[in-house]
Parts: sequence; structure tokens; C-alpha cells
Amino acid sequence: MSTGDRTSRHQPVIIITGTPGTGKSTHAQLLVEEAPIPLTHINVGELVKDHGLHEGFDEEWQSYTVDEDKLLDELEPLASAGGIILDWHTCEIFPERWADLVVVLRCDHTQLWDRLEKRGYPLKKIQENNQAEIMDVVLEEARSSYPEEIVVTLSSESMEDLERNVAAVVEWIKAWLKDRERQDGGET
Ligand SMILES: Nc1ncnc2c1ncn2[C@@H]1O[C@H](COP(=O)(O)OP(=O)(O)O)[C@@H](O)[C@H]1O
Repeated sequence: MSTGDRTSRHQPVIIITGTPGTGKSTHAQLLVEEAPIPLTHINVGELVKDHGLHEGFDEEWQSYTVDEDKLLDELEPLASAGGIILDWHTCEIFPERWADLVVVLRCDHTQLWDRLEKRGYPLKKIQENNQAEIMDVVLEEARSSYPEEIVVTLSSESMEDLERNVAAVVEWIKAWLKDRERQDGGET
């Protein structure tokens, strides 16, 4: 069994992904509050910035050029231990063995446009993200990177959506923990 293998963890790794502005951080924060076990919310964009896991700042796109090797080295021990939420607008860089659940958040593109405008993104960045949402870019990435049974798509357009989504993930965690307990019982 390799380090960080899905079956060696006693706490799950949940990836929350989606186009910027779809609500990843909002979901992750509420999930931390409502989960039945302590979860650490890792905002990967902030981690990259705060820990210097990048090759510099791209002025044109107003974003950091991520050093993927450094990022993966930083995250590996956390993913091996589990009990984390990885919150990022892309997910294909995370090894398949890390993921127990991949949540892809979706939002109507006109609503997304407003959210990104409020955030002060330059027009070019708003347009690019809007197109990405329309073209299912993040969803396709998740589908091609992970087994289909662990990828779920959830709409994030209202507070009701937020609450329902988080409640569903809380139930998923409870079921995952029970299943893991059963497997551990069976092993001894
Ligand atoms: N389900 C939702 N319903 C209404 N507003 C939301 C929802 N999810 C997120 N938002 C709002 O959209 C904005 C972007 O959310 P955020 O969680 O920062 O997105 P992300 O982490 O995907 O970039 C925030 O102002 C947040 O309050």
C-alpha cells in the first residue's frame, strides 16, 4: 500500500473545486463548522501565495504561476493524514489516490459574472472564467481525473443550495466514517 493511499486514511480528503466565484470557500467554511469531525480547510490559492509555492506573479492574469512540484510536496503529508478540504479552482494536479470525494460547484454564468465583478477582477479575467463555466471546463477536468463515482456536481446559486450541499456532504462524511470503521473492524 503506498503512502497516502485512500485505504490508509482514517479521515477523508474532500476536494471542492469549481470556477472562481462558484462558492468553494463559502462551502468549505460552512462544512468545517458542520462536519462531524475536525476538518482543515486548505485554500490552495492562499497557500501558494503565503508559502511562496510559485514562480512569480503574472500581472496580465493577476495570478500566481504555481510551482506544482512545490505545491504537491507541501500537500502530500496533509493528504496522507486526511481530514482536509482542498479548495481550488482546478483539481487535475491532485493525484487520484488523494481524493475521496470531489465536489464540483456550478453557478449560472450571469450570476457568476456579477460575483466576479464585485470581487474586482479585471474584465479579461471575468470573461475567461465566465467562458470556462459555460464550457464545463472544471467539471470535465474532474471527470477525466477521478473515478466517476466520487465526482459530484452541485449547484451553488442560493443560500438554500449552500445549506443543502453542505448537509449532503456532512451525510457523506458520516457514511464514509462508518464504512471505514467497518473495514478496520474487518481487518483485525
Ligand atoms: N450558494 C451561494 N449562494 C449565494 N451566494 C454565494 C453562494 N456561494 C457563494 N456565494 C457568494 O459568491 C461569492 C464568491 O464565493 P466564494 O466562496 O468566495 O467563491 P470561490 O471560493 O469559489 O471563489 C461570495 O460573495 C459568496 O458570498
